[in-house]
Amino acid sequence: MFARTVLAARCGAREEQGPFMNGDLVPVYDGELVEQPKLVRRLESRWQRSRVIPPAMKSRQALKDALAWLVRMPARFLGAVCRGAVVVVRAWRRWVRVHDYREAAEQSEKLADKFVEIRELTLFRWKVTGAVALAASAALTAAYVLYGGRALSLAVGVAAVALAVAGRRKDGSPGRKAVLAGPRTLTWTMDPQVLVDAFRDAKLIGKDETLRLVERAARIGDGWSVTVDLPATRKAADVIKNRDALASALAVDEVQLIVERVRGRGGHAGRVFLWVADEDPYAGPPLRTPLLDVEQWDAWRPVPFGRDARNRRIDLPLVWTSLLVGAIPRQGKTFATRLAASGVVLDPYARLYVFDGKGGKDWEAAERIAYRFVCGDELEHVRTVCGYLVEMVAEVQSRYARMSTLDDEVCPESKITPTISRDLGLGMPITAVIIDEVQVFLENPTREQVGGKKTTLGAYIADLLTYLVRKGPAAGVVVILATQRPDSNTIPSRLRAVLGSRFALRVMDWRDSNIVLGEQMNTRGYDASTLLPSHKGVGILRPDGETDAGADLLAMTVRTYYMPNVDWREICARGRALREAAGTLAGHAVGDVAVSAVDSAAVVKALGAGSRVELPEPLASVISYLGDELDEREFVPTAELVDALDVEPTAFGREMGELGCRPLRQYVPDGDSTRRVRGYLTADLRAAVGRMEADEIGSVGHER
Ligand SMILES: Nc1ncnc2c1ncn2[C@@H]1O[C@H](COP(=O)(O)OP(=O)(O)OP(=O)(O)O)[C@@H](O)[C@H]1O
Repeated sequence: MFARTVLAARCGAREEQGPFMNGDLVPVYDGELVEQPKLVRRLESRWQRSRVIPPAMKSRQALKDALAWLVRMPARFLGAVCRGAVVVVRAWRRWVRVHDYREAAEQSEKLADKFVEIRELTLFRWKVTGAVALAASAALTAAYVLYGGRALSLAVGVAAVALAVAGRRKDGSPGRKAVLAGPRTLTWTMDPQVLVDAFRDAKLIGKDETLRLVERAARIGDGWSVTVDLPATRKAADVIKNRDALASALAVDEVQLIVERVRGRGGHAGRVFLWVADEDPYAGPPLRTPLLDVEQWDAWRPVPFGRDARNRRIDLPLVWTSLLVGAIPRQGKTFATRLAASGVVLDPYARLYVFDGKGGKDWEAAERIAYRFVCGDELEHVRTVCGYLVEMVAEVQSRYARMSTLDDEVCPESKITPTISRDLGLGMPITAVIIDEVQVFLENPTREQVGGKKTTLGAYIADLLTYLVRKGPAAGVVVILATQRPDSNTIPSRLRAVLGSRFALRVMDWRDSNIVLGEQMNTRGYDASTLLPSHKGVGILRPDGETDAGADLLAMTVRTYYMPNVDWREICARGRALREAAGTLAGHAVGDVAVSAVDSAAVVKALGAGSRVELPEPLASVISYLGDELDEREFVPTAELVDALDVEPTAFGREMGELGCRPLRQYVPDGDSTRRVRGYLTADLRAAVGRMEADEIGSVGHER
């Protein structure tokens, strides 16, 4: 059946070798018989011998490739034409919408001014487009009439080739940019240009500005970090403020992006440290408090409070300061407050006043170690708390009086020292006044007569607490307040202004966040209302002093350690055992609940000194003019004060400056727009009053 048969190996390369060429029978591996027609063999041999054909084309693979290229050619051509069409349409769209001009106007914030010009240019370009389209159609019709269908085919062919050239696959061709695959989250670690683009997209630097890489992207903990210098005059504080925009530009959740200003040596106002966590740094199993592993603690040491996003331990200093914890319910407020308290619980020389306005089980375990303990929200509880606070104010006065009699070696500066606080003979232990759900006590409306003046029980408690927060720290008294209603009516500004450390877990809105963290903190990038509900125990800490994350850090997001009831009970039991061993268990813990006799007139006098302080002019007039608005408004223009008080502007400004009130410029509403005017922040005015009150109370305390 076969004229001639060849046993050919399946492998083409072997067929080309000697014995196969002369038509001998050669065994192959699977013994398949294949006929090789004469004509093919002859063509093949001519092809191989030809001198015209380049050697590269003589291999079978090259032939196959060429054939494949020819087969794919129409599809590739069509693809290139389509891409070319997209490129051309895009370019035309940019042109007709005057895109470049519009962008330049937006960049220089003159879009509104240039709007008419842009609109006219757009219209003109639409007209040009219409005219060109009409001319082209007319030309094509004329060509068709004169030369028939071939002219049209030629025109279509030329257009297709032109489009295919525009849309050919080549790096850098218009309309397409080489993009790295995968999330942008990581591309910036490989290509700093991506980071620069992200800063530009987030409007943190201008279109023509760039970043200077101080340190290349490096792996730190479970994330990537980079340090960059912003262009001159750009501020790191603005990057912190607009962290959300940068997170969006980098395509990461904002909880994953940590932005810090690099300060001190090697840092400056335009140097930014960025750290992008691989995943949500606040997810994962709760963290156990390290205090469970210690037998005893020194209340003077900052207490382990939690970890920041980079897993750095954050310790909270308590002595010399006070703490306000605020959050909506069920976010971990009580847990955080108990963490702060546990440092004091584990110090046998420290004393605890625990007042729980919620009346639940949360603080039950503290009853067995507390010197004073109240749990409940009835009137009797509020009265008892008030009584104990009066006792505490008297105690602070007495401590100042006693410290002034101590010799300089023991008490060098009328301030408590670790030695004084542990000397049982002196009786001045570190005392933590812890009040959970403090609003229960502060909002009590029961009418009271205090020092001949009509007031409410709540307002009296606020006065007592303000005194303790202001005067207590130097005498070893630490006030820790927790509230689920951090609004200005609940915690009066005079009390808030003096609370040193703040911790805000999730709150309802930025106003509540500012009430806990301090005025304008949201504009600096710290807003506790943006925390996630699932992040229980995560809050923004504004410490009153140094932390491991840095002395200059204004605030930081911290995930507090998790200390459930069982651990809290264990810590309290340990605290009791320590006190029993040291002989310091006293007060409520041993059944002594009687309030010590105090000179209430002296207490009232000390408190009254603050509210009756005579303010110097012109501050006194400003305060009296503002009245309640002092707490309600944020800013008051100088012109308004000058008008209302009928004073000479230059002298007014100078005298206010001497009292520590410096004016600044702020935008105020003016009809439908805003206007930038000089004026005073009411926070500065309140602070000035606070300073004067503190000086006055201080002098009363010392007189005693
Ligand atoms: N650090 C933490 N880690 C994980 N979960 C926590 C943490 N802190 C608190 N939680 C969870 O949050 C829940 C609420 O905590 P907590 O009782 O402290 O809230 P709260 O704000 O005091 O609520 P309320 O205002 O109702 O008293 C706890 O039961 C606990 O499961």
